[in-house]
Amino acid sequence: MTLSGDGLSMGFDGELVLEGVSIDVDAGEVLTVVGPSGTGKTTLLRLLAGFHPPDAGTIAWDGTDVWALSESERLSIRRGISMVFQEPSLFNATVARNVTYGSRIRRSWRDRIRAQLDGLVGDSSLSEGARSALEVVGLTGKADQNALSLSGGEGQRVAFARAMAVDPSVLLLDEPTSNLDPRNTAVLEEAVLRARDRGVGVVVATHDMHQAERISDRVAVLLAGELVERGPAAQIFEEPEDRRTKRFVDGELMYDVEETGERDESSESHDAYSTAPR
Ligand SMILES: Nc1ncnc2c1ncn2[C@@H]1O[C@H](COP(=O)(O)OP(=O)(O)OP(=O)(O)O)[C@@H](O)[C@H]1O
Repeated sequence: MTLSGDGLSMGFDGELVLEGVSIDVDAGEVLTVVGPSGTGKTTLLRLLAGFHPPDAGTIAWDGTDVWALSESERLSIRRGISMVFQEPSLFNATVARNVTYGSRIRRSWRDRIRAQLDGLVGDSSLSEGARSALEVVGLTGKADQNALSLSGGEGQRVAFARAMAVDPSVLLLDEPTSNLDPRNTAVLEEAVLRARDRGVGVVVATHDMHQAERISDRVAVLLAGELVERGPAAQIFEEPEDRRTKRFVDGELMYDVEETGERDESSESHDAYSTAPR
């Protein structure tokens, strides 16, 4: 399985947000898309998820252009892709129901009726996939608790479990740990690595280079809607080819930047950068 975007451009209200971005993720790897806030990471993930077509470029699943397919063919591809948003958007229901939600709506009517009947005779509605997803994020003990009563970090862990419970081939995570404490962050990062080890292709959008360094197999650096460099984690962190990558790795580029013509160490004007913390 390979999910790829080739030459992706996207704009809103006449403003170009992504320009000519090419990216791909394979089964069993973690690709992080790193870049400052507002640089187009969410937009890129939404295109990869197939929510809407790009203005230019193609999204392909194993080489097949998904927007050239019929709606039902595209839907069957989208079933293999799970996305976790920056805000977990949980329902006013138990953790168990939240985690099984995705699998329930993907089931056939016959299976849904059978599950309802199982529920009537007291069988737990937590499927094997949902149970194992909750176990991965360490929340099995909270299955019967209302999801809205959880802490922010636990809520993100439930959202992750819900995305994993449908057994996706690709998992897209948008800033999964922003605003989380170190313990919740560590649980989610471990869960990402376990998903990868189970053969899932994981794309993580993050502005946190330390996180990228901990979990990435490969890294794509997105600055001002342009993919300035991509490569194995060791290259990006130790021997970046692009000067902008080095500055971002070094924590100097915290905001979105507009800059041109790089790979040149001689023009060291810093005026174009914002170096203030977020
Ligand atoms: N539906 C939309 N309509 C109008 N503008 C949009 C839309 N979606 C994104 N944008 C704009 O595109 C730019 C990039 O946004 P995007 O959310 O992709 O960035 P990001 O890198 O994910 O940032 P953050 O990490 O802060 O979420 C922003 O200027 C945003 O306002």
